[in-house]
Amino acid sequence: MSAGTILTVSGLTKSFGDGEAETLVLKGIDLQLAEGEMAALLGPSGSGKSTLLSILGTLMRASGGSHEMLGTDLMQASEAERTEFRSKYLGFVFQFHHLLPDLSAIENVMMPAAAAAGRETAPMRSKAGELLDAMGLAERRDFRPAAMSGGQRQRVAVARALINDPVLVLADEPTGNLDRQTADEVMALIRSINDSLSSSFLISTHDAHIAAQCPRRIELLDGRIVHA
Ligand SMILES: Nc1ncnc2c1ncn2[C@@H]1O[C@H](COP(=O)(O)OP(=O)(O)OP(=O)(O)O)[C@@H](O)[C@H]1O
Repeated sequence: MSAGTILTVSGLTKSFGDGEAETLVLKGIDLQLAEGEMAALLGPSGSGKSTLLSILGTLMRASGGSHEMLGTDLMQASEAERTEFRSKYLGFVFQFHHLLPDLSAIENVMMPAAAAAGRETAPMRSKAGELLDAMGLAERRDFRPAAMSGGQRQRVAVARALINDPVLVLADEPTGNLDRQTADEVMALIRSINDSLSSSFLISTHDAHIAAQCPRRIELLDGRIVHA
């Protein structure tokens, strides 16, 4: 695992609203992430974690500062370039799994790859199967989300985030909807996947116990990084 820098943001700001209603939510974020790194983004409710993840995920544009990843200036990039960048290099896991209810586990995992290629292929299916195996779900490949537990669904969502070999996976409270034991199991699987792949993970949480399972902890307080 090389320690090359994949992401650099500096002086990053984000405000919502105009004029008197303008609120500055991110107040100048300086941050670098390295290849293969697993970091928790920790902070109280309202500190700006989801806003920062949305910006790093190119789902939202920053108001100011610089945002560069893999040599691409994402502040200057067009919407089309940002969309292409997102599907090539980024993976997402959310608090609620967002799996498609009519698709089986393996079809859900394949979905981002099939959508990008315009069709399903045999290598995609076998890779999706391997990811489900790695997430301890070999026996659940053909189950639909409704037939799985919350922890199993979230593990399918992690496998889905990895199908396109993302350089960076952004996970917004991925265990926020799970009980402590199930959350620990999902975190342990993310840890082991992170050890075996070169993908980096940035995982937001307001739970110090979850953050303690990540080798690096980045703390956000009121729109500023207070520890990185
Ligand atoms: N679209 C928006 N318009 C206006 N204000 C917003 C918008 N999105 C977020 N905010 C404000 O930005 C601040 C940070 O919100 P954000 O969701 O990033 O925090 P968070 O740390 O992820 O919180 P939580 O842990 O509760 O999810 C909050 O005060 C929120 O009200």
